[in-house]
Amino acid sequence: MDKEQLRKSAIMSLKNISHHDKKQIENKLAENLMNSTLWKQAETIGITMAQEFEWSTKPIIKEAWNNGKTICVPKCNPQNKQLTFYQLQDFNQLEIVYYNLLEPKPEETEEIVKSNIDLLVVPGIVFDKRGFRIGFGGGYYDRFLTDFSNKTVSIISTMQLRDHLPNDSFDIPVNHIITENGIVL
Ligand SMILES: Nc1nc2c(c(=O)[nH]1)N(C=O)[C@@H](CNc1ccc(C(=O)N[C@@H](CCC(=O)O)C(=O)O)cc1)CN2
Ligand SMILES: Nc1ncnc2c1ncn2[C@@H]1O[C@H](COP(=O)(O)OP(=O)(O)OP(=O)(O)O)[C@@H](O)[C@H]1O
Repeated sequence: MDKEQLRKSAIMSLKNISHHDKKQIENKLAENLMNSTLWKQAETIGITMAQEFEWSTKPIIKEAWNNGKTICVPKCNPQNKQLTFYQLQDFNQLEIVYYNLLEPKPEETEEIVKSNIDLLVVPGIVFDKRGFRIGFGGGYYDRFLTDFSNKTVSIISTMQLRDHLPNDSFDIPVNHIITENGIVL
């Protein structure tokens, strides 16, 4: 299958998970992330606001705030496909501008530069065991990761994990993968 087919079929499966199963998996994902040394060692964490069939990130963000960590979330620039991260201190600092994505309001938040993000939680639809990923196809994270030198992790269900995905020259794998069953990379 090519990337587009892999993306489509995985999105279908994710949309078909029952509310009950989704909650259960989300609880395990958050628990496994928070028990990891990756999490414990990170002061500043970059993470997206999950939408629809993505795994909820709100409990993770709240827990980070409770632990005194700094959370920053991305804003897309559709012209150049670049991401800029802003510190989120309250869910009221979010707005929907396009793509139906919740993004930070730049006039109410401070920019956090790339080198200050200790741990970047990278979203995606399908992954392989080497950490290669297929996202929504914007190439936003592929571009962002070209000069990102700190740690990256993706939090996914085992149903999103494949042995081997086709990868392009610009694809940059994530360093770590955490599933409901624990750390697999
Ligand atoms: N929750 C969440 N936020 C995220 C991401 C994500 O995967 N999840 N991203 C991960 O990278 C970035 C946004 N990624 C995007 C990737 C592709 C398109 C895109 O191709 N949009 C179509 C229009 C889609 C539509 O309106 O239906 C387009 O531009 O033609 C949009 C956003 C940043 N924020
Ligand atoms: N470093 C880069 N520089 C320029 N263009 C890039 C770069 N990385 C990816 N692209 C372009 O972005 C497009 C989308 O890439 P890809 O299908 O891998 O996105 P994705 O990983 O699914 O999306 P995302 O990173 O937004 O989650 C590709 O057509 C590719 O040409």
